Amino acid sequence: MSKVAIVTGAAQGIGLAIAKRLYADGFKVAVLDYNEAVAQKAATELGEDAFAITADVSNREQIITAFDAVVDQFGDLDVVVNNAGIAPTTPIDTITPELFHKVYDINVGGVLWGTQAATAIFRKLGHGGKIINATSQAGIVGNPNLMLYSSSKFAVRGMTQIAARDLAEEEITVNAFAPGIVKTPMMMDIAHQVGKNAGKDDAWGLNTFAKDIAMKRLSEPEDVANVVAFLAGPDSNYITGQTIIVDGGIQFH
Ligand SMILES: NC(=O)C1=CN([C@@H]2O[C@H](COP(=O)(O)OP(=O)(O)OC[C@H]3O[C@@H](n4cnc5c(N)ncnc54)[C@H](O)[C@@H]3O)[C@@H](O)[C@H]2O)C=CC1
Ligand SMILES: CC(=O)C(C)=O
Repeated sequence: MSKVAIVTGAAQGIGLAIAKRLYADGFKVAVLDYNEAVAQKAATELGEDAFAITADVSNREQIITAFDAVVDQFGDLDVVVNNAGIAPTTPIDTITPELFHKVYDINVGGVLWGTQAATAIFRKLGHGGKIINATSQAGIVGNPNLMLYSSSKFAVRGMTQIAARDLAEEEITVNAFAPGIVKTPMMMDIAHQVGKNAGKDDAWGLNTFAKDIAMKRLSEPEDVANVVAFLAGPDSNYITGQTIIVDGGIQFH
């Protein structure tokens, strides 16, 4: 029988690449996003064993309802990829309480509620499962201009370790992936903002991050999806609490 995966933030970028890869690997896939129209388009492109579900990962009730709807639709749940996130550029003196709460509610709250909802369902279904969280190379070493984002991704790494310890005896593994500089709308927006803040262009902004990549190329979303496919599949069954860095050689830990 096909396994079932939920991928959050799957309407575009890395999440879409993950959804496509898991679908190709034989999963039934729920494309969860708060952008309803784009999520719907993505699910339709995937095929008949995919469906779009609209929810904001920072809203606990919406996530519980959405995950339950996936089980109603597909009859099971095996893998949850907590991928959705936002990355505003935040020089320290520009940070407001509103922005602080927004970034932490989505990037940290989204992982927390996704972990909680997944765990409750795995228990109800009477089996284990895999929870896979999106952190970043910016969650390994602090990145300039990204106070809120980078620190929130440190938190995701911590939460991954804690949940792994707390859930191991229930055969639930919890791991994370840490991409580098990936060609997605998020990264292009950061490049634009960083360039603009310095009075330079987008290419300059991108290069402030890309110059440190040992492999000398930007990441495709599929580079990340390959690693998530490993974490979602049986070959990673004896791994938990780990963050796999997939950044072409930026951080060495
Ligand atoms: N692009 C990059 O270079 C890197 C990205 N990452 C992480 O990978 C993940 C995906 O990033 P990208 O694909 O680049 O971003 P993106 O901005 O291109 O796509 C993010 C998707 O998440 C959705 N989303 C955002 N907030 C949401 C919410 N509250 N509820 C539901 N859906 C929401 C958006 O609608 C969008 O479809 C993020 O967690 C990001 O922090 C990590 C390292 C590098
Ligand atoms: C967006 C991101 O995660 C970076 C720059 O590492």
